[in-house]
Amino acid sequence: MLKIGLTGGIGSGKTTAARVFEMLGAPIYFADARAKELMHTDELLRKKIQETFGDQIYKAQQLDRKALAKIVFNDEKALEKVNGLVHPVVRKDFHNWAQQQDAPYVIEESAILFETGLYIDFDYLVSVISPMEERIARLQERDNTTVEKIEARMKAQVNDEIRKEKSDYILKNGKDDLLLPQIIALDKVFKEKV
Ligand SMILES: CC(C)(COP(=O)(O)OP(=O)(O)OC[C@H]1O[C@@H](n2cnc3c(N)ncnc32)[C@H](O)[C@@H]1O)[C@@H](O)C(=O)NCCC(=O)NCCS
Ligand SMILES: Nc1ncnc2c1ncn2[C@@H]1O[C@H](COP(=O)(O)OP(=O)(O)OP(=O)(O)O)[C@@H](O)[C@H]1O
Repeated sequence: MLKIGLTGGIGSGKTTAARVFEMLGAPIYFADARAKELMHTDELLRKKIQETFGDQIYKAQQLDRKALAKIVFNDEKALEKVNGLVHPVVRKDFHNWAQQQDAPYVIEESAILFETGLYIDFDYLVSVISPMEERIARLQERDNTTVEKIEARMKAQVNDEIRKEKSDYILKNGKDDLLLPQIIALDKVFKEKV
């Protein structure tokens, strides 16, 4: 079974692309979403996050995501710490999940593969690329957030030039591009490789 890493900068449309692969039958591991879950359900991880960022980072048993985002996207060292706690747990969880799948290929959708060296875990890497202005406009609409907050996250991610260099395949997701035919073609490529 092939393991595919599907990534893209914030707001590029990687979750949207992953949903299309899912419609074609590919099992998808949504790493951001699963990380959120594990930060609640994995007792040891939770304890380590509390030890590192203080007990108040969980309020009424819920992670204060806004507070944590404010810390980690404004302080590189803090981001490294949270990544160092969360990512090993997600890696293990992904491999357990992948073993249970029965399909020609599985996909991990994750915002950060190149930033953390995770890309070595995959047979092929796919990046979703969209124009910066469109990403910002989509995020402002989706999250009702500020350009400043979006840019703080972008700074924690590699730029599209590096993504293009390191990826095996690119999915273009600008307003004049059609994702569906690109994904149907890529699904065929992966199935032929098995
Ligand atoms: C800081 C947190 C609480 C903010 O939560 P929030 O609900 O606002 O964002 P969410 O998790 O949905 O992520 C939204 C987007 O932010 C960006 N982002 C999230 N984590 C990171 C990171 N570690 N590095 C760079 N960008 C990131 C991505 O583009 C992602 O798609 C959360 O992102 C977090 O815990 N991040 C660290 C753990 C992690 O790396 N998770 C994701 C990959 S496994
Ligand atoms: N081609 C497109 N045209 C218009 N809107 C789009 C397009 N692709 C994605 N969107 C919208 O843009 C927003 C961001 O897309 P999506 O959530 O898939 O991105 P993402 O890369 O997973 O973002 P994040 O890094 O925040 O998780 C969503 O509201 C989505 O519906």
